[in-house]
Amino acid sequence: MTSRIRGSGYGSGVDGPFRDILEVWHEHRAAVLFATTCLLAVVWFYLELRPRDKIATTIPKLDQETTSSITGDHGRISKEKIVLQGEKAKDVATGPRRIKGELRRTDSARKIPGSGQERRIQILVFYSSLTGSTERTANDVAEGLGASLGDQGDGSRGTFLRPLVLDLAQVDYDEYFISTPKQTDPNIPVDYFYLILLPSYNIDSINDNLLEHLRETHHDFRIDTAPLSGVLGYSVFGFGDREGWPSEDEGFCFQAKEVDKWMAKLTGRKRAYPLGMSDTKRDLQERLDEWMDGVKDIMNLVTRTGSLGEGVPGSGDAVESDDEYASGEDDEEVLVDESLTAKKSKKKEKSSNIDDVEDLGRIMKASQTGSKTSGSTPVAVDFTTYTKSATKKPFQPIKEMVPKNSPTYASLTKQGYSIVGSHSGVKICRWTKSALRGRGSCYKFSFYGIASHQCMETTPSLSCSNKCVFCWRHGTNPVGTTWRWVVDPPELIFDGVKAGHYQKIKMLRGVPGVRAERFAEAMRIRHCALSLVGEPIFYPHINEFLAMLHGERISSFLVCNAQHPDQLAALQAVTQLYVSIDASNKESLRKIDRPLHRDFWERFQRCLDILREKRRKQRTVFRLTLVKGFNVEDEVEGYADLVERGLPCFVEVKGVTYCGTSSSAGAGLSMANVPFYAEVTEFVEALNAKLNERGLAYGIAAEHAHSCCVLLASDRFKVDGRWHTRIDYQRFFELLEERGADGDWTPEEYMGSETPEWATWGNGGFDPRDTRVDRKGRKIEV
Ligand SMILES: Cc1cc2nc3c(=O)[nH]c(=O)nc-3n(C[C@H](O)[C@H](O)[C@H](O)COP(=O)(O)O)c2cc1C
Ligand code: SF4
Repeated sequence: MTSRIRGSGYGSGVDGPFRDILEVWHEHRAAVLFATTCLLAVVWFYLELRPRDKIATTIPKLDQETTSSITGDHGRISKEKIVLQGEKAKDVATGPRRIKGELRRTDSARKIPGSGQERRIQILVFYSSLTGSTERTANDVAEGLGASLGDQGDGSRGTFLRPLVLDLAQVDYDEYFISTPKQTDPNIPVDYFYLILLPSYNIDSINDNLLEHLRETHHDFRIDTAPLSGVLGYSVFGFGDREGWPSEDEGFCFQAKEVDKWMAKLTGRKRAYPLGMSDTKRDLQERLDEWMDGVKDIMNLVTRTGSLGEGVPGSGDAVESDDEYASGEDDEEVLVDESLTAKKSKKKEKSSNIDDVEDLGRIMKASQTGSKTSGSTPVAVDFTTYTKSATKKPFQPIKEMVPKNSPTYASLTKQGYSIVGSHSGVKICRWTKSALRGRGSCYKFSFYGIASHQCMETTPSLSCSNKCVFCWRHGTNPVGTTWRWVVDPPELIFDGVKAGHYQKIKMLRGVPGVRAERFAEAMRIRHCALSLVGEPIFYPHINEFLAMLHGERISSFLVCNAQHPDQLAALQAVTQLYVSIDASNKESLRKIDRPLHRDFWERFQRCLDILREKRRKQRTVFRLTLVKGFNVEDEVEGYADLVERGLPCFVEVKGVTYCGTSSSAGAGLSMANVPFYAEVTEFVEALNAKLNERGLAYGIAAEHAHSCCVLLASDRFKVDGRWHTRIDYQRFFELLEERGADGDWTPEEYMGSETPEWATWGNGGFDPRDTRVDRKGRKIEV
């Protein structure tokens, strides 16, 4: 072996110690190579498999000179010379641009309330751009934010570092999208706020890389699922072109939507403000201003409170008074602390026995096999019969209807109500949330043009004189035949319900799918549905309350239960006046409404007569809620009698929606009592035929199949053979101002535009501009 080395190979011509080394090497080279390979493999495995978020990128400190050059030009990172400590100047104009330096510091750092620590906020404005327009906008956004947030107006200047603009084509994703940027000065911690401005491209672009990176990061088992949860918050704004991509389904702003979704996951749902979307050819400035205003509000909130504000608990699964879905229709991604939600829903299950919509099948089965309670319909208790003992009672101070420490208060707030004063409430209905997400408004939009995200649902009286079987109050609300509680002033209620409503809207800010445009619109209440639990005309100052609504140009729909004729007669103008017609005859009404008044049928009929008179001056509506087995079968003739008596402008017919509450179950109600839409339409057709037989000029005007609701209208609202069920709200307020709250005018005087084609009978009633989804958030083809 040695001679072979010597003769020909490595050792030839070499002498001395070097030759010995070569010989040793030759003899053991296999072993050495094996050992080296193993070592390299170990190093490789270590580098590859250790958690990537721990791969800290060391950020060298910059000289003061460098710092200012970075933040000049509104913080734009560009071709400046960066001087690293102890290094010579390097030109970083070529290659990916990275922030490698300390962020500019102002002298007046402040403590964020609650944190107890001096903190700064660094807004990072990321953008991508192929043709340059988004880049310009990103610079404008940074400049605008820098100018307005630099001065908080309360001496707190300095909380915000000047915003930085970062090109997504240049930044290192690992530095910003695997973990939050590293802190440069441990003494003054910085919170990062990400704004991402993104045009959409249906061709290959840098956006695809970003999306791929976000997706991979989320799915990478080595990385925490929410590695960006350290950011203060984020918001995305999209740029698109409706000429080429008319709707979201067709790709309008699709990449901004995607980025928004992934960022929610990576940040642990820190969507601070809803996704904004603009059509660069039509409404860019308007949408951008709206979004910027929202972002600035959030920043101000952060400086005031140190947090992004409240999340959605308590506002999400609200239901409308006459549409009591116990719905949880969010898709997988919601801005709620899951642990809280889980606890909450467990508690909810335990305490109120509310069944989820997902459990409808189970309820259905239970109801079919016959539950203990089914069939038992408790007889109404007439408290007016038992007045004797009341006279014997010693004097008692007047009580509050819903005191703060009462179980009723606890129960109502748990159901998502905000209690205002001692007897009023406000709640966000599910349609408000749906409209905010572009998933459709309630039937009142289809029929009357009310946008659900601008609608406030409230009542100035949580008390009622009925105990309807389909009421979702879970038997907790106070009942009574007369007002016997402390009366809150109307100003207190008006201010309180508005504040409560806006607060709940704000809590929906981070809900996935909420559109910045609609969110901004929602911050102006345009309509008030006085149809929550209770009886609004029970409140002694209802007219003053209405005047306040109208004074702020908020239209009013008031629903009463036809049990308070005196109050109904004294009621001043509302935009649309409803009575609930829950049955067509006395026995049926007793069973379904379980009224407290002994003379409930007489009261009911008097209310119809009052409505007949009022129809000359204002829009009147009968609202029928169909409950199979209670008020549908063989009652068409009876309802026709009532319509003939009251001659309402409109008849809204709606199938009951089962809420699975213990009170409704106790009343013998089950899923079997919920009519199918086909049954509702069959009923409406029969009623319409009956009315026409009697020579009453009504027709089926519109429908909203989505909520099982159909509208019959008087021919007064038909112009040239076309239905005009919508309302001219502007004209309504003018009439009020011109002629006063008791003034004489006719419903025709504020009749609005033609009912849109899609809302008319036979067309389903779903606004084609919205996206219809099922309860899991999956798209439904209309
Ligand atoms: C090739 C191309 C593809 C586009 N694809 C979409 C698209 O799928 N959806 C959309 O809403 N807009 C689309 N747009 C419109 C751009 O997003 C929009 O014009 C944007 O403002 C361009 O921004 P920029 O100038 O910063 O690159 C596209 C534009 C181009 C030129
Ligand atoms: S009218 Fe208002 S409160 Fe009623 S369902 Fe529609 S949006 Fe909700």
